[in-house]
Amino acid sequence: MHIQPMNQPYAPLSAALVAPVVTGVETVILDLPTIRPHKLSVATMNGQVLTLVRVHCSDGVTGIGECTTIGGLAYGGESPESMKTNIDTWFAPVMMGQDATRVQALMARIGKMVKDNRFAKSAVECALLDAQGKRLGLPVSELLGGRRRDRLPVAWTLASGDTARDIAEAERMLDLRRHNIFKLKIGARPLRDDIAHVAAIKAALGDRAAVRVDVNMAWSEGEAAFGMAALADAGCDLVEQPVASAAALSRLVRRFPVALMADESLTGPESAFEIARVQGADVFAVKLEQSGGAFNALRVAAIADAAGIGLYGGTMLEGAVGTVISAHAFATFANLQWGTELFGPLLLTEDILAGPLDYSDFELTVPGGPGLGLTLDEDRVAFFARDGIRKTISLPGKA
Ligand SMILES: O=C(O)C[C@H]1C=CC(=O)O1
Ligand SMILES: [Mn+2]
Repeated sequence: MHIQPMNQPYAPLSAALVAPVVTGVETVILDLPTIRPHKLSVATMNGQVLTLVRVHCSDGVTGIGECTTIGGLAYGGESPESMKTNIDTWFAPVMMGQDATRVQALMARIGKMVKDNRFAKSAVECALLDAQGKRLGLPVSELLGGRRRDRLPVAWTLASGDTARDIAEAERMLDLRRHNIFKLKIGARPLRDDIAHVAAIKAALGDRAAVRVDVNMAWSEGEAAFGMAALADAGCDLVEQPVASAAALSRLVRRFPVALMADESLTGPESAFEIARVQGADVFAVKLEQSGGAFNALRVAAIADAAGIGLYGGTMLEGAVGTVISAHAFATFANLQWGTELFGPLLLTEDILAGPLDYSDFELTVPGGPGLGLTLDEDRVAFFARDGIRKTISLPGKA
């Protein structure tokens, strides 16, 4: 039995045995312009809003995370402002004082108190993983089971709304050797106009590039049947979420010589299991935010692998932080047959990192440093913060 001497405080446990705890959770909203209007069937984006999360820990380590939406509330149930409010008001109290090294346990604790809010959860989990990686000196990909690849193919989305401009943009990307896979956003215009648009772009690019489309659920099932046949004829190799319902997807799959990918229907392991159960898609667009975080994204990937469904690394048009946690997760996937679309930071006119990401030879390099392997440029974060110093001074943009 341990007897404490009289009049002496209890001896503290050795520092190594005391787990660091969460001491603070900070959020900030950043407003960043896009290089051009980005036109989807659900919204036209002229800028992107990043909700940045910092988790401070008692060992002096701070982790960063990020969540974004597309077109405010146009894509789903969370907005940048709701994510900030919910993290500040409901996540932070649940996290304070908790062991920061037990990321999955802490996320389970949050899950008991916070239903839904997958995007916000993914940002908080990212910050915890970044902190834990920094603490252990390991890249996040190693915490997620181990990296299988250092470089990821990256598609680019052509979404200016204008065929000639999209062709010119694709040619420039090919010349730069930045992208040779192009995803076209369609569904806003009459179906035949969209098909003509895709066919013209594929004809211009030929075998130099893969051309895919994302309809963002805009078509009826009948339109999708007509559209998929015509897109296959035009040389398109992948059709993403042409219709809203998973049941309709499962009726369309394998009827046409073009692969069908689920995106909006995929909201984490449960929906992944359901789609896999009915073999309702050829490919899953795995997104960390849609999945509710990196661990859930790995579960979605495991379900796809078990069901023989192909994998694609999707994006919610995140900035650098959200893009890089996704890159760490996708780097661990056993299969990534369709590459990724982790181009989000390239759609923004501004960087918020101290050093740029490496996009070269049609691929993105997954950073190799501890945690996410990123350092924020705090001056730029302060500048672009919604209530930040941008209102009073001007800062040169990136070249
Ligand atoms: O896939 C989506 O629906 C959203 C996103 C991904 C790329 C892009 O341009 O928009
Ligand atoms: Mn999509």
